[in-house]
Amino acid sequence: MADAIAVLNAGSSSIKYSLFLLRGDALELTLRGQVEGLYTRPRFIAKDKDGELLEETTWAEGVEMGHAGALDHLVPYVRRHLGRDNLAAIGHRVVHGGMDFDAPVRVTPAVVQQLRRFVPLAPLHQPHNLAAIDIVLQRLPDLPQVACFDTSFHRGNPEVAQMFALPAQFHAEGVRRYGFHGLSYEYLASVLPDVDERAAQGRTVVLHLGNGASMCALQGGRSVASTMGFTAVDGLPMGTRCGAVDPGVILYLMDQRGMDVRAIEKLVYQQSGLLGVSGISSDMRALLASDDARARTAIDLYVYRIRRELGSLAAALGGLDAIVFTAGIGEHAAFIRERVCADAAWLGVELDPAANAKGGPRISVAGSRASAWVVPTNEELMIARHARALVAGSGRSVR
Ligand SMILES: Nc1ncnc2c1ncn2[C@@H]1O[C@H](COP(=O)(O)OP(=O)(O)O)[C@@H](O)[C@H]1O
Ligand SMILES: CC(=O)OP(=O)(O)O
Ligand SMILES: [Mg+2]
Repeated sequence: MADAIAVLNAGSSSIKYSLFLLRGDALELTLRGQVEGLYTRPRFIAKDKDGELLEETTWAEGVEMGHAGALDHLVPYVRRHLGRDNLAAIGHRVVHGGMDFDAPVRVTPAVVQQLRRFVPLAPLHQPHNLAAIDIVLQRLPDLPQVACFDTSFHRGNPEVAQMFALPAQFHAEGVRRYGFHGLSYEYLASVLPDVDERAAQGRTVVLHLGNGASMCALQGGRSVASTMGFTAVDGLPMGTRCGAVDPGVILYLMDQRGMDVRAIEKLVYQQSGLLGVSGISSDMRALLASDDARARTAIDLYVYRIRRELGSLAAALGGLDAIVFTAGIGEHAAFIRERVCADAAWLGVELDPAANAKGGPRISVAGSRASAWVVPTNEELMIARHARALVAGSGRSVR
């Protein structure tokens, strides 16, 4: 019988989960998987520590399982797998930590109450993150839970990178650029020294291209700027989110089209991005497989916005040594990587097409002035590391 840490990572289109056994100082992966396509085509998978498929269940296209349905499926499975091992803690990804949470924290009812204030700032994530925490608080109140935030990794950004040019009082009360996907970037920064010394030490842009998408400028492994802002709707176009739009568009929609807050929220979070532009799907796989001109337009816009943001982040860094692709699209869509790298030729990126087709890790040619890489992210491992440190560091036994 061993102690185990379970991790839940509720993204906008998926719930990813992992189970780790505590072996002395080491975290030993024993189960990993996800329920993906929660609002398009749900699919549950479970893999063992070697990546061998243990179970796969798929549902029909158009089934909207949602986050609650996914948890209903997932929890009994993880519980069965746990067997006689002892669940010592649960680590959760919580997307928004606001100004107060610049590091992971042990969950208490008071913490949950504080985090609930950020639900309007992350409507696709925060309610689901907190729902899972709430269920555990009710059913297993003594089980240590740790909340790890997407925003924490960026809290050390230079002041100007965190500011909007609004009257100063708004900045003081927390209306500022936070940035997200921080657990993913923190994980990548932790493994880059094993991938490439120059990428780890130098000026590196990581492209986290999933259903949510953002990019982060790392200087020596520390975040100095990113594309998301006050909320996770800013920056790049995403599966269903619009990314950066002129605030004047919102004013126009309210004033001239009579749209209220809820209608605009739905528009910018759920009806825009790849789905809105293509009118076909939020799922990059579906768009890449389509020969519809609207799918092509959506992909063109996606790649164009990445090109623009890459220039902006390279400017923030004062140059570029490496780019790193990660998350669902970044790890698996060779065609998107090829287009992004072609657009980045002016920054010194020279793609190696064969390496790109193979999926890396290095996808640039040997002499490329700026190198390019594919490195799978692992937000769940990052969360487990934090959970272990916090629970063990609390002076209490994890049992
Ligand atoms: N083989 C693939 N080719 C292209 N895109 C893929 C592939 N596998 C997954 N994706 C895309 O990755 C995205 C989901 O990424 P993921 O990081 O899992 O999302 P999230 O964590 O935001 O829910 C979807 O747009 C999906 O189409
Ligand atoms: C912050 C965010 O957009 O997360 P995800 O990509 O998991 O939806
Ligand atoms: Mg994600």
